[in-house]
Amino acid sequence: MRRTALRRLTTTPRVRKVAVIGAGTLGQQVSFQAALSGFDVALLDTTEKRLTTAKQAHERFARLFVERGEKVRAWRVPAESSLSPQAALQRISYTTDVDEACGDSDLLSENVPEVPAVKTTVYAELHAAAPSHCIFTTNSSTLLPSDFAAATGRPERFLALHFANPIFDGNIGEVMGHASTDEAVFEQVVQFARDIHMVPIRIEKEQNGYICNSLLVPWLNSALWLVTSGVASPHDVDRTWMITMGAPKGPMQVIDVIGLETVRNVFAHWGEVMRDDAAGKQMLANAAFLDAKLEAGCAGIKTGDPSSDTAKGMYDYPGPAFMKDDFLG
Ligand SMILES: NC(=O)c1ccc[n+]([C@@H]2O[C@H](COP(=O)([O-])OP(=O)(O)OC[C@H]3O[C@@H](n4cnc5c(N)ncnc54)[C@H](O)[C@@H]3O)[C@@H](O)[C@H]2O)c1
Repeated sequence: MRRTALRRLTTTPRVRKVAVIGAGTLGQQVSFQAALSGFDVALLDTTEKRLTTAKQAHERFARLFVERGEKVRAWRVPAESSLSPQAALQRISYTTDVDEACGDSDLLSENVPEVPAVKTTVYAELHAAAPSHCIFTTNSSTLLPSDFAAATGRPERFLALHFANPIFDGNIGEVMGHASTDEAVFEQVVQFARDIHMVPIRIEKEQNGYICNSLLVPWLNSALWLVTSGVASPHDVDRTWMITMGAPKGPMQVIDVIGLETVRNVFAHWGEVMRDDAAGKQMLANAAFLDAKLEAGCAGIKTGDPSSDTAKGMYDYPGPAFMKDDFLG
């Protein structure tokens, strides 16, 4: 077994070109971080508008790097590796063409919505376009690689590399395979995580939500349920958590950072799966609440910057209540 894995490792090309599939909240960050770390990156989405938004996000990340790079975990690296945000911007290409994005890629990071049917369809397209050696990774928050292994057409080269948001500060890379993932491919993705300045976290057996979201999702579900069931206001839920735990953020702020649509997708899917359990019922109620918020134009802070964003979410931006001096009393 070990010998097979090593033999395969020697026939696996080094990762040079990375394709990032989906240019939303996470795809924007993963593509920038990979380019900053020296990889050539192609970013794929379905419309030019989405790609333009992603390009603007990349330019903002490059400015942030200059303004506060020293304080950001994934950017605070030894001087000799001198990361250049301007060089990173040059290394990213933007496309709506799946062949152009994947044709010469060695590794791809899938960042499309947390909806199983969407991911399944995307994998078939990607498999047709990508070379056979290309490693497929998913950044799914809560779904299992084994659920999509067949759809990728290359189960042994498919696994999860999951990031936290924002990946620059919360720089972990949770690496999780499924029963047929090649051991050498797993190790190659652990190394890739290191190469893009993430701290690799090995998930030893398949788990919906890895470590990070196994903790985060029930917390968000309980917190939002207090709001949707009328127990307390979003501000008071956050204040209670922040004051009692000494935490920098409350759960409603975290929902705005993740984006309401992604949180809604997680609750809608797992609410259906767990509909007979108390937690599942809460998830379905929370998903319906978030649907109404989304319909009212509250998507959360897509820029990741609460001081400059003009969005609405669980809070109104700019100048959200939690940034005011009297928020914690
Ligand atoms: N938001 C977070 O905090 C977070 C954190 C970690 C992981 N994730 C996971 O990352 C994935 C993406 O989440 P997100 O929050 O970035 O979502 P998002 O809605 O912000 O972005 C998804 C993007 O995928 C694009 N897309 C849809 N179909 C596509 C296709 N066929 N080809 C190319 N692009 C396509 C959409 O146009 C959109 O731009 C999900 O699986 C989510 O669970 C999210």
